[in-house]
Amino acid sequence: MDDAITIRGLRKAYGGRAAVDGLDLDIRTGEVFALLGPNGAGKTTTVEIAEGFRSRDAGEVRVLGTDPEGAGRSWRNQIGIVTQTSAGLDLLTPREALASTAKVYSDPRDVDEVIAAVGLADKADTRIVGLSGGQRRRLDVGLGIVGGPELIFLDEPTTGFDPQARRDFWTLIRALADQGTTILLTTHYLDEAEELADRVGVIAAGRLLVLDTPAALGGRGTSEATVTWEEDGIRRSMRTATPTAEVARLAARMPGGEVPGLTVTRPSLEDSYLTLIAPHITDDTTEVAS
Ligand SMILES: Nc1ncnc2c1ncn2[C@@H]1O[C@H](COP(=O)(O)OP(=O)(O)OP(=O)(O)O)[C@@H](O)[C@H]1O
Repeated sequence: MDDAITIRGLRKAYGGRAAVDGLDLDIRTGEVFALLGPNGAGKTTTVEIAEGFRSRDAGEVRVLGTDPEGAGRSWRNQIGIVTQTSAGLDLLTPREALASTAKVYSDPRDVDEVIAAVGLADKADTRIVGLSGGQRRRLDVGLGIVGGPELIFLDEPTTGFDPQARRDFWTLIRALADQGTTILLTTHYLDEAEELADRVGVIAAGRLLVLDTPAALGGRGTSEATVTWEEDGIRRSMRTATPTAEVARLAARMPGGEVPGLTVTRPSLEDSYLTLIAPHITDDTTEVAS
C-alpha cells in the first residue's frame, strides 16, 4: 500500500531563516506516527504544509497521493484535523456543532457515536461556552473525526487534559487506529508517544534526526540496564548489559530466592529523546519537554 504521507526535501524559511531545512519523512498507511522535537523544531510548519494550510519553498509532499497545496474538497474530506475548532462555536451545543460539521462530508460518522466516543454524552446538549477546557478539546477531537477521515492530524491533542481524560483520549485514538485510520500526532508528552505511536520521528532545526519505534529510539532497547535491590539494609545498584543473568545471580543468593526492592530499568523514551536533541538546543528551543 502507498504511504499515507511522503515528504522529500521539504524546505520552508521565514524571513530568510530556515524553519524546515530539507526534511524527508514517510508515514505509512494505518500507523500512528508521533512527531517529536523541541519548541521551534519545525513540527507545526511541517504538519501545516501537509494539511495544505501553508505553502512550501521547495520539496515534494504527497498526502493520500495528492499534493496538499491547492488540493480540492474531495481530498480535504479524507483528512481530519484536530485543532481548537470549537473556539468561536460558543452558542452551539456539541451535538449541533458536530451535526453541522458532519453535513459538510459525503460519508460522515454517526453524530451520537462520535459524542459517545469522545465521552461527551453528558454534555451533548450543553452550550459549548459552558464546557471545561478538557471537554472542549474532546469536542475538538469529535469535530476532527466526524467526517470519517482516513488520516487524522493531531497537534498536541492532550494539552490541558486531566490524567483520566488523557487515558480516555488514548483509548479513543487506539480505537481509531484499530479501525485503520492513519494518525500523525505531534506531542511534547513522551509518555503519550510511547503509549500511542508505532513509530516516532524526532526533528530538530527543521531536519529529521532519527526515526524509530519508541522502544528502540536512540538504542534504548539494547542499552545497559540499571539493576537496583536492597541487601543488608543498603540500597545497591549496578549497570549491566546482562540484567537477566544478574537478577538470576542475585536471586540465587537471597533467602527464598526473592530479591528485596528489585527494579530493572533502561533509559526512558524521555532520556533517549533528551540525549538525541541536546546538541540541537539553541536559544529558540529552550523548552524541550513538558
Ligand atoms: N508564521 C511564521 N512566521 C515567522 N516565523 C515562523 C512562523 N511560523 C513558525 N516560524 C518559525 O519557524 C520555526 C519553526 O516553528 P514551528 O512552529 O514549525 O515549530 P514547532 O516545532 O511546531 O514548535 P512548538 O513545539 O513550539 O510548537 C520557529 O523558529 C518559528 O519561530
